[in-house]
Amino acid sequence: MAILVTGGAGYIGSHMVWTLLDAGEDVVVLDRLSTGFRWAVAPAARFYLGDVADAALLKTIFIENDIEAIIHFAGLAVVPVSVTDPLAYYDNNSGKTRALLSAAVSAGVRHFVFSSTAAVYGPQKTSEPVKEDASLNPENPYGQSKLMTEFMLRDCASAYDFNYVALRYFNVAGADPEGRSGQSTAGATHLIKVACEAALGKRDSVHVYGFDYPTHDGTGVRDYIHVSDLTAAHLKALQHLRRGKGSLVANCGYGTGYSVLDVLNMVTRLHGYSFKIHMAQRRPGDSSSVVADAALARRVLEWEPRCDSLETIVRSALDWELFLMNRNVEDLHGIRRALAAASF
Ligand SMILES: NC(=O)c1ccc[n+]([C@@H]2O[C@H](COP(=O)([O-])OP(=O)(O)OC[C@H]3O[C@@H](n4cnc5c(N)ncnc54)[C@H](O)[C@@H]3O)[C@@H](O)[C@H]2O)c1
Ligand SMILES: O=c1ccn([C@@H]2O[C@H](COP(=O)(O)OP(=O)(O)O[C@H]3O[C@H](CO)[C@H](O)[C@H](O)[C@H]3O)[C@@H](O)[C@H]2O)c(=O)[nH]1
Repeated sequence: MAILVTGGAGYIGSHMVWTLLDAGEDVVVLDRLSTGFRWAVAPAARFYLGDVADAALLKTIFIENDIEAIIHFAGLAVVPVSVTDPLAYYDNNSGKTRALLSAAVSAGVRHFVFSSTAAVYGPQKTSEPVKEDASLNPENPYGQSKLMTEFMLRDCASAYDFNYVALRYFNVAGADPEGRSGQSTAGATHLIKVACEAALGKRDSVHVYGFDYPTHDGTGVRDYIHVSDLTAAHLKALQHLRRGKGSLVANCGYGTGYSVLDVLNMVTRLHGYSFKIHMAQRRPGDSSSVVADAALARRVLEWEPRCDSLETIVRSALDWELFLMNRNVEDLHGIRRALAAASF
């Protein structure tokens, strides 16, 4: 049986495809290539170009492949854009996921793993790491659009022969330690990617959005998680569902917060060159501090992170950025083919 990975040409999805293939799984990818890249999909995965809400295409995928589970990454993920264009987020992250769920339930697909987010929590009363039972009060339409999907999943699990794991990711960064994938998004907005691009001279400078937050140095604090640890958690989630252990909502983070300045200092220290920094106004929709309590995932999924240091994350992100700078896409195709021949 095969695993359908939606958004498998994107940053996290492309790493997931490698993790599944490494584990001996049969993988099918569905992606419309709005932010992802065809070359980012490991050659051993079967690729379908299209939208997750395309009922006819989904029917074809379910007929041509024996889909056991769906890991759903396809979505939009930029907090400030969700504030200026909320309907795009409710459409793609909530409405289109509803269409995918409808097709999955009709086709009898029983397992579903979903990319949720720490943005479902919103501001908390304490600065403690946030647990899954904390109040849910998203500060931006992005978090709200993901929370709506969590509600759909909960209701589907109680109505149909269907179960799910929703993983609430904190800030995902870094690249595959074997160099097979990394974050390649054009015009990226995520801090570690932006800082690595600046360090390598691809950008002039980095803006620090907000320097008056109630944090140790006034800049926003986040819990950065390495993408490979995150995809390992998804594999554990899949095994959890296969063993019939029921639906679950769990945080994925390390429980350690780093400020924007901590991140910029790490990038400078590892790369050896500094870059210009501009102190700027707060970004709309941003929280002051978001740090995970991930005890549940560790206990229930038996998830054991292996890359949990900011240095490891930034080093791998810098390595990938250097790789992208020194190669063109045609080279990447060739490297993919060579890797595929060596690995399978
Ligand atoms: N990056 C993070 O820090 C983070 C944190 C929490 C949650 N997430 C969630 O994880 C998922 C993946 O994020 P990412 O950082 O890899 O983003 P990404 O933009 O790199 O990947 C998303 C992929 O989905 C595809 N896609 C989008 N809408 C689609 C649709 N309607 N049909 C088919 N394909 C579609 C895009 O082409 C892209 O390849 C998203 O759902 C995001 O909300 C990301
Ligand atoms: O150029 C930049 C980019 C970001 N930041 C700051 O760096 C921190 C992290 O911002 P990112 O844009 O890297 O990530 P977000 O925290 O906005 O959002 C990410 O993490 C969230 C959970 O915390 C969600 O999961 C979401 O999907 C994902 O994009 C924030 O304080 C932001 O203001 C800057 O100062 N300058």
